[in-house]
Amino acid sequence: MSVESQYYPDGDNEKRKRMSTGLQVNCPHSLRLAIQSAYEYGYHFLVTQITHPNYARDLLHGKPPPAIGRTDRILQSLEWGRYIVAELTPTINVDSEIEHVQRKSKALFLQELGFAVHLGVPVIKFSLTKRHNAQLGRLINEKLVNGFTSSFWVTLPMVHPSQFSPICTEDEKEDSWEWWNDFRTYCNYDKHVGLVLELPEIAHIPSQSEVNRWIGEPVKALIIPTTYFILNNHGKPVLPRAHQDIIQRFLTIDVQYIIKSDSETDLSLYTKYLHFLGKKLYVGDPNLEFIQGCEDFLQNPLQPLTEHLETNIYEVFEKDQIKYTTYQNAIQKALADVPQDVALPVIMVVGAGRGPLVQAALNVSYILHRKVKVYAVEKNPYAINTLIDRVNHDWNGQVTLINEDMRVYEPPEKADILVSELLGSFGDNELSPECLDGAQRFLKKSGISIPCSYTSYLAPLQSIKIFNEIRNNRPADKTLRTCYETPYVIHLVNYYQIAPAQPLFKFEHPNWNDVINNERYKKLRFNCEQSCILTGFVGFFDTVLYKDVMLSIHPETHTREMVSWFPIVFPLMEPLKVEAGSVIEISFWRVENADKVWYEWCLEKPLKGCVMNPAGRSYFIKKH
Ligand SMILES: C[S@@+](CC[C@H](N)C(=O)[O-])C[C@H]1O[C@@H](n2cnc3c(N)ncnc32)[C@H](O)[C@@H]1O
Repeated sequence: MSVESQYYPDGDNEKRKRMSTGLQVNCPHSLRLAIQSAYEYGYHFLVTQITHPNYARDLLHGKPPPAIGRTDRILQSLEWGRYIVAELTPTINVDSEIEHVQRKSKALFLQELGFAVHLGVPVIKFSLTKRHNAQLGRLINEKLVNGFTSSFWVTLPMVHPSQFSPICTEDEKEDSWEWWNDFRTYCNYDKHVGLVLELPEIAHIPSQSEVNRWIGEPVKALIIPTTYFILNNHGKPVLPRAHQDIIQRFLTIDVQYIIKSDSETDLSLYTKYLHFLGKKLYVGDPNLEFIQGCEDFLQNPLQPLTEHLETNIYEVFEKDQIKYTTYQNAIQKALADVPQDVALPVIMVVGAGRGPLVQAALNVSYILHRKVKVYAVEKNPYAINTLIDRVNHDWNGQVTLINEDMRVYEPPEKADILVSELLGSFGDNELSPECLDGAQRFLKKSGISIPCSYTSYLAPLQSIKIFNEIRNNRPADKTLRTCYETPYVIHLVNYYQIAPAQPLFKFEHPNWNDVINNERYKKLRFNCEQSCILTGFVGFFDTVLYKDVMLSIHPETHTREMVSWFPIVFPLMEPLKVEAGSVIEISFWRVENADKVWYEWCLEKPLKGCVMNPAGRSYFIKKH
C-alpha cells in the first residue's frame, strides 16, 4: 500500500480493482508500521479503531479534557483519507435501556464521529449487535441529512448465529437481513450506508436465495477470518469450496474483502489467494468490452421511430454477432419454406439501419443457391447514406433502397418475407407492433414475418441501488415523480429478482384480424419466498423469429453471449417491505392514442398503490 495507491476503501467503482483487500487490525502498537506491513502483504486498506484503550475518554467528568486517542500526526492526512476504515468502539451502545449507558454512549459516539471527520477517514464501520437500533439509526440519519461526508459500513453476520443454535427456538431465531433492513430504513435507504457481511462458517452456509437477496443489497465488503482457511497440499491457505461459491456470487457486485486475523503469520498468503480466486472464479461476460462500465447505469429507452439513431448506436448493434447469425438462421428457414414455384422471392428488410439484416438475407440467398430480390426500407436518411454506399460497393447493385416510413411506403410488389428488428427490451416498446401492422400491407397473404411474435415478461425487483440512482440523479428539468414514472434500460448487477418472471403481453405478425388492437391489460401475481424490499419491476422479452429460431433476454432462456438488450425497469415511488409468503400483484397496461403509446402500472398487493404514469404524463413513445 502506498500513497500513490489507486485503491479507496469506499471509492468510485471505476478506480477499484476487482479484488481489493483490507486487513482488520485491533489497536496496533504503531499504525504507521501496521500500514506498511499491510502494504507489503498486498492489502489496500486497514480496518482499525481510531481510539485506543490507553486513553480513558471520561467525557462526562474529564477535566482537563481527556485525549480521544492517539495524535493524528501518526499518519498524514492523505493516509488517513485513503487507507483507514475507522471502526467505532464496540462497547458503545446508544440503544442501551440503561439511561446512563445510553447517555455516555451517545457522547462517545458523537465524539468518535467528530474525530473521524477531523481525520478525514472515508468510512466509519460499526456492528449491529441487536435487532432494535432506533437511536443509532436516528443519529446516523441526522448526520446524513446534515451532509456528513464519510460513508457508514454496517457490519452483520451473513447468517445470524441463532439460526443454527441448538438453544434457540424457532421464534428466537434472528434474521440478519431483518436487522439490516430495519436499520437502513431509519436512514431512508441513504446510499452512504453500506453493508459489510461476515462470511458464515462452513457449517452455516446460507441458501442460494438468501445469498441472492444479499446480492441485491449495497454490500461493500465481506469479512473473512483467517480461521476459515484450510491448508492445501502445498501447505498454502485456501478456502473450502462452499466459501468459494459464495465469493463467486459476490464477484459480480465487486465487493472488497477484509481479512481478519489474530495471528502474526504471513498475511500475504491470504491476499494472494484472494487475487487468485478472483481470476479463477470470475466468469466475465465474453462481450465484456461492450458492456463494461454501464453496470446499474440508467439509460432512457431508445425511440428509433421518431428519433434518428446515430452512428455509435448502429455500431454497438452491429457488434452483437449472435443476433445477426440467429436472424440469418431464421431467414434461411423461411426462404426454404417459400414455394419453389416462386421464381424470384422478394425479401423486404424494413427498418434496415446500416444493413446487417440485408447482408444476412443476401448470405442466405448465396447459401441456398436461390436468387432473391431484396428491398431495404429505412426512414433514417443518414442510415440510407450508408446503405447507398453498401449497395454500390458491397452488394453489387442487388438491393433496392427505399427512404420512407414503412407505414406509408407503397411498394411496386408484395414480399414473401418481411424482416425487421424493431424490438426494445420489453419487446413492443419501440413500437414494433404499430410499424409492422403498417408494413404488412406489402406482405403476401401467404408471406412470413420475421419476427413472427414477441412476448414481454415481468418480475418483481429489489434494487436499492437503482432506487437511489433515480432519486439522486434527477435532471433539473424533471420532477422526482416524473423520474419514478419512467422506465429505464439497465444492465442490472446490484439487484435481487424476487420471483420468476411471468409472461405479460404477446404480439404476433402478420396480424390479419379485421380490427387490430395493440392495447393490452394484464394482472400478474407473484409469490414472495422470503422477506424483501420491492422497489419496482423488471421487464424482459423473447421473440420467435421463425419456427424454432428464437432470441431471448429472459433470464432463464437468455440467448448466450447476446448483449443487444438489457432489461427494462419500471420503478415504484417508494421501496416497500414485503413479508415472506405474501403475494405481490401488479396491474399493467399498454395504452395508445393517435399520437403516442405508453404503459401504466399499479401495485395491487401487498399494498394498493396509485396508477403510475397515468395518461402517459411522464413517459410515452411517440408515433410521429
Ligand atoms: C433497432 S434499429 C435496427 C437496425 C438494423 N436492422 C439492425 O439490426 O442493426 C431499427 C431501425 O428501424 C428504423 N425504423 C424504425 N421505425 C421505422 C419506420 N416506421 N419506417 C422505417 N424505418 C424505421 C430505425 O431508423 C432504425 O434504423
